[in-house]
Amino acid sequence: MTENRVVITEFGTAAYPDPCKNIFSRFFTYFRGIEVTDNCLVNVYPIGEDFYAVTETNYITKVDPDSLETLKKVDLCKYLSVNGVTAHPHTERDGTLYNIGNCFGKNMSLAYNIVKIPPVPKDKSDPIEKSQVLVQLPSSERLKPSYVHSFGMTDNYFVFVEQPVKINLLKFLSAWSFRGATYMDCFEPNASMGTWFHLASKEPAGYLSSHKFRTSAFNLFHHINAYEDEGFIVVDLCAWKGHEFVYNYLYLANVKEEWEEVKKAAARAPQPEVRRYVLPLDIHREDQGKNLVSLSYTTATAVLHSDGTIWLEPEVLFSGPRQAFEFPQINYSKCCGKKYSFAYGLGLNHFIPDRIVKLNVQTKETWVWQEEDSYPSEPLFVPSPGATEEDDGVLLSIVVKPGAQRPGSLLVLDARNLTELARAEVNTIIPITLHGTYKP
Ligand SMILES: CCCCCCCCCCCCCCCC(=O)OC/C=C(C)/C=C/C=C(C)/C=C/C1=C(C)CCCC1(C)C
Ligand SMILES: [Fe+2]
Repeated sequence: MTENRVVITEFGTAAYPDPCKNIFSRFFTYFRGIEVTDNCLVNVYPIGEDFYAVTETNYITKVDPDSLETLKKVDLCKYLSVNGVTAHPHTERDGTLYNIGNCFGKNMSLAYNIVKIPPVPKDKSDPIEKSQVLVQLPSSERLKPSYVHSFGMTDNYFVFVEQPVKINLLKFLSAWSFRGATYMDCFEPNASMGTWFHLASKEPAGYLSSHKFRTSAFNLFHHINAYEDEGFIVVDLCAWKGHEFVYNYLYLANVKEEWEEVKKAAARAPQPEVRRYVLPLDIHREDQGKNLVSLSYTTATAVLHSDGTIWLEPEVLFSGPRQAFEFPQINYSKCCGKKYSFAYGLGLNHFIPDRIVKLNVQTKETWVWQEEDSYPSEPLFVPSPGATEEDDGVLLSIVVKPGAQRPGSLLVLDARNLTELARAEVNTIIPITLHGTYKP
């Protein structure tokens, strides 16, 4: 506001150069370092006893959960070799937190680093100071890491899906910030690689380099859950078919159009599907050409090829024309990394969030909450105190109802059948939200 211009480049918006600087001083400002955004609009999660609002860069913002005051900006690069981490970490019961991020190393070496932040130490010092890189996973392409938005975690393994949406590092380092390019301008599809699944063990931590899982191209933002069962790793996720980047369809212009235009644009975009992939852990050369998946309850397959790769075909758990089940949530404290039944998600109709959906991932049964002219957001599952059933709890969702007298509300649904239990309305517009956390 003071500068009267956009000063920091955001995901799809380029900063305006400082008009007071000539081309030479702009050049030197650039080489002093790219100013990376700290715009923490994507998620809020706890690290130890603190709460952080985050985006996907190296900057995370510590906030006071009571007053919502900004407490400090933390630069993860001071503690870890990463250029950013996802807004979707995993947390164990004891508070240990894991995340994954791109690492542009020395000599242009590229990797994905899985990082670990331990629980609060006995001396109550900041656990971030004790963070470490646990495992390094290689990139399928030199100079082009894939965009990573989330990852899977079972009791003993990490699952990383390397998608065909690539970040062109040369573009990133040369064009970005200097010539008015945005993060979005640095993405490009890889039309030939398909999608690669990587596994890493937790304890001892290590990359399982001989397990080369491949499947056809899809975009991936959100894992739903992953678990181990009878020597297999089951991975449930929200896929968008094809290698073209889904974010290309999320420009403001796409939603400003008439509904018929919105539908036409969505028809061209990658199509959504909830999928189950099954990764065998035990692989023997003599099983070449056979389906290695012997789990009784899934049609997902994994076939070993002569080059040592394992080709995966998924089981579809949910699909509908331009109807996405996205922003998935589960009963995390009970089911993360475990065999489970229920996923809750935001229903996107041609990219417009208009429903909350519950999906039984075992039977494929669905339940829906929907209200006219209402736009809900990610449904957070909060278990009932002392609950024993997986779906005994409530779903919390922020609902935007434009034009209503009270256009914003917090909706509370019974997670068993998606009936409304309560809503708290406010007299102001709340922008639609991406992700969040329930703090008791
Ligand atoms: C309730 C909203 C409904 C909207 C409907 C949209 C449909 C969505 C369909 C797909 C699901 C996608 C969900 C993802 C949403 C989300 O979280 O988006 C926000 C993400 C942001 C703002 C990410 C910012 C990331 C940045 C700035 C990363 C920067 C970097 C790189 C790109 C390369 C490596 C370096 C660095 C600096 C980390
Ligand atoms: Fe996300």
